[in-house]
Amino acid sequence: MKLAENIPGLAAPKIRIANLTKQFAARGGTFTAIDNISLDIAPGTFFVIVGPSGCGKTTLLRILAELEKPSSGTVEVRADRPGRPSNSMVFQGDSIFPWMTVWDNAAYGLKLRGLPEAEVKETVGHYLDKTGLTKFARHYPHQLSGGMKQRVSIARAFANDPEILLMDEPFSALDEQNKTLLQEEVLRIWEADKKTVVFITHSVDEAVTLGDKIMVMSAHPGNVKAIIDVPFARPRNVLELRSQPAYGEMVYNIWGHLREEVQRAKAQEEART
Ligand SMILES: Nc1ncnc2c1ncn2[C@@H]1O[C@H](COP(=O)(O)OP(=O)(O)OP(=O)(O)O)[C@@H](O)[C@H]1O
Repeated sequence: MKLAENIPGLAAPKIRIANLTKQFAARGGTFTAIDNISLDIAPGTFFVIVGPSGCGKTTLLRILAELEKPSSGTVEVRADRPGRPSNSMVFQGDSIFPWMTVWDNAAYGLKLRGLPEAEVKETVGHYLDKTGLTKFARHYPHQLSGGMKQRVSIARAFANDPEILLMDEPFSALDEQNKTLLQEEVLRIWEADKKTVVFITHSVDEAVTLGDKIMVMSAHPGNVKAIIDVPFARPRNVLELRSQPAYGEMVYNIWGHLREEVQRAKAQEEART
């Protein structure tokens, strides 16, 4: 995927989605999961997507990851440095190789690209340190808790140094304490290298805590209901941020956009059953 010609004088977006529609074959016809979305995401944005269940969030992310093809329209990611992977993805639950150590999991993408051993060592060492995994470098996934496995996944994704980072509900299976710790860690790592991130969550709190921009999607067929700027300064401290009245107002505001769509999705589901 290459981004179209830059328009002189305008900052080029990192991601450009134009008239994107995705349909799946369904009994007796087609099912429209994404309906004509157009959207630019600026470089270095932490872009969060929230929306009711089934509105097409994962489908959109899978198209960005080149795991699905659009039915029509285009998705372009601007490549800034040749040789880097276009994207890395972090999923909910286990997405690391069970037969590899923590170190080998984190080093996987770099080794695949044939980077010099010293560079692999330095990069992997850096991200294992940032995710608190240095002591566990020789452990295997079965020896780790769920939170630690997600840390490995995050270390691997950042170490891989992709053009964009795609995260699909990476913390949803974790308990509240682990979730907060990992949100803080991701913020710390992200604030240091400001990679463009597209992050899906069901949690409005998580969206406001992490995001620069929050896109609320409409219920099926998936479209853009609203895009909201999150004005909080960085670096952010998760607990401090959540104690501010402005934070509560923001969460309330996002819920205002989301509530109707969640109700619509629920009605659609009930009509189907
Ligand atoms: N491969 C597929 N074939 C047919 N339908 C699909 C396929 N993948 C997704 N869908 C449908 O497209 C719609 C959007 O799915 P998607 O997983 O993108 O939603 P979502 O917003 O991520 O949902 P959730 O929040 O529940 O994870 C759903 O109705 C789903 O059943």
